[in-house]
Amino acid sequence: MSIKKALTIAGSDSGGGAGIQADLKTFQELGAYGMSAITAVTAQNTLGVHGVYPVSIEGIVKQIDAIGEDLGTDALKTGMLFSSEVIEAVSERIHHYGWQNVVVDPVMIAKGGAKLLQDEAVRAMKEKLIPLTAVITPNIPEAEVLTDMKIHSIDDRREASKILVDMGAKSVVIKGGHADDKEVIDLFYDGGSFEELVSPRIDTSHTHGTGCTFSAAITAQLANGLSMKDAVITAKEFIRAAIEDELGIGGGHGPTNHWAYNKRGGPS
Ligand SMILES: Nc1ncnc2c1ncn2[C@@H]1O[C@H](COP(=O)(O)OP(=O)(O)O)[C@@H](O)[C@H]1O
Ligand SMILES: Cc1ncc(COP(=O)(O)O)c(N)n1
Repeated sequence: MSIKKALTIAGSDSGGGAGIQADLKTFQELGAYGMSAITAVTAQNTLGVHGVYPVSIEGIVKQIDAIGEDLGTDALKTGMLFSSEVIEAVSERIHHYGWQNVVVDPVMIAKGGAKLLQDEAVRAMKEKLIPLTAVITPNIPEAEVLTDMKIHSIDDRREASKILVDMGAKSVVIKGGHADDKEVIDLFYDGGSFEELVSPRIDTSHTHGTGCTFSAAITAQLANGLSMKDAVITAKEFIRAAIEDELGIGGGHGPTNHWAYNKRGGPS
């Protein structure tokens, strides 16, 4: 058996619910060998982000090169990148190694309101990273910033998806967690057709790290050789189970349950 490898280039969440920690837990649960390049250390728990400590560009590039020159990877995701300098360096390394299965979660703001991407970095994301992207997974506020349009309806999301594909992303999922529909609709667009992935809206405040977990599940399944559509479908099932079986830890926005999908027996 050849083990499939997945890399996350993202921030560390000391509370373990989001960032690198959520990504590695998800990779493990979906059977991919997890590796990481940490872009920033956050002092964070379910109550919020209490400090952000960026890693130097040299430190980030060295981590990526340590992986690129030895282990390689079958898929990778990016999470918190923080600044335009980080985005430029990470994009350059992805291009250098010719990595294809690139999942971009354009993390901008933590659920508690802390900024995880500087405003000036949006341009670098559009110009340098999005053209390398196999799938980009913005939530609605992130899609609004990237496309410079307001998103109210599903039709608006369709229009925004097309704009993101025109920027160079091969496919897009605009996630529906922030909408006020009764159901949560994640809209998938592969540049040709749209697919609405619909699930019941779970009434909970324990959604810390949902976006990280969702994009990490896509990454693991791309590493495992699934098609983009099938990888996105697994991710939707994985995050639904993880939110439904809440852990109930911490005093604020709690983490999701990364064991839940496999405890239920995996794919439905
Ligand atoms: N209340 C909820 N009930 C069910 N699924 C949810 C809920 N909130 C978020 N999700 C799912 O979690 C993932 C992340 O959604 P979203 O909250 O939009 O992104 P982010 O975590 O990046 O802000 C999506 O796949 C979405 O379907
Ligand atoms: C280090 C880090 N990365 C990302 C997020 C976003 O989390 P969410 O998935 O809840 O939007 C976070 N809170 N911390």
